[in-house]
Amino acid sequence: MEKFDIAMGIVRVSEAAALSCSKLLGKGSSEIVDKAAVDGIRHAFDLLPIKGRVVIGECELNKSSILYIGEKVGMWEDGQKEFDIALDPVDGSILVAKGRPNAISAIAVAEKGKIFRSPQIYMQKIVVGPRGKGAIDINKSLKENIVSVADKLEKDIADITVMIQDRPRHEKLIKEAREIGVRVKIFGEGDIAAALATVFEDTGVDMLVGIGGAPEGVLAAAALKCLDGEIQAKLLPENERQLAMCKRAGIEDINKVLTADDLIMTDDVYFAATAISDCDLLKGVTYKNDIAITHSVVMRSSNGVTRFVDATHKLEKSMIHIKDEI
Ligand SMILES: O=P(O)(O)OC[C@H]1O[C@](O)(COP(=O)(O)O)[C@@H](O)[C@@H]1O
Repeated sequence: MEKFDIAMGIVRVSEAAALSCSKLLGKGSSEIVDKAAVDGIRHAFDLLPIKGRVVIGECELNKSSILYIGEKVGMWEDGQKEFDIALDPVDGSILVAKGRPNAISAIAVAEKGKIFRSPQIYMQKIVVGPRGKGAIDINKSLKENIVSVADKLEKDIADITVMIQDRPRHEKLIKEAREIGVRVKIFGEGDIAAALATVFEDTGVDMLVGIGGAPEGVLAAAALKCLDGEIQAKLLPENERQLAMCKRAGIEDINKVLTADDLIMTDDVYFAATAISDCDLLKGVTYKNDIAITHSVVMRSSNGVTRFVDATHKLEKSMIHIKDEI
């Protein structure tokens, strides 16, 4: 056990990010949503007795206004050990700006050196929950994967629900999924929330397939590791510069299939997420008179504990600045 409860500490960070930008729902600016969430995270970290360094953040540049890769977060007290911090203050800032569902804030924490320093490029992903584990192979066709997952879950193919992001690059995949006969849940943004949905049976989501951000894949891997789901992924560099970024991150063979163990290199990782707008797993932030209500999930792989945290925040006492205008 660390000096303080890391799980409860990081849930305060994801709550702060979600709360800070929650009043900007539907107000049109994704940039201001992002900035408000980053400010919320900074504030929460300033109060946490942790020695953290951002390894997945908002930007690779060293700018003081953002959570850049390499930035120190937390109180940095003497004698503490250092932790890697992976953050996505808002996965789906456009969703928040447009008032749409599926936006969450997410954070993962592990001992220094244990979180994959993912370049900010695309990644091909296939994700299933614990019951589907062992049934996927990223090198096989969508049909082969669906048949195998349906078999493992003892479900009819027509009852399998697959999440695919609404992107032109996925047109063929969506067409193929429809031809196979599965239910296709097409989401606009936010593939961390989509990956998270696969691990909780109550969501009705069985698989996530497609291409999304690599950093989001690492954050999803932390949750999958905690809950015994499975991710298989491949980095997709689009040019020489991105190829060099992969090499710097230690990936020599670009066709290497990355698993949760490659992305999170420890059996002790923490993950927390708070919904900003409603998603499959969690309800978004709501307001009632003088309180705000947040819904989060927080988990740790080493002890196998997952907690759902519903918090009410008395607005007059909240130290978080909730931005409410553009
Ligand atoms: O929008 P693109 O370029 O297709 O990238 C896909 C990525 O964008 C997102 O939908 C949203 O990401 P941000 O809101 O953090 O920008 C991710 O969940 C996904 O991995």
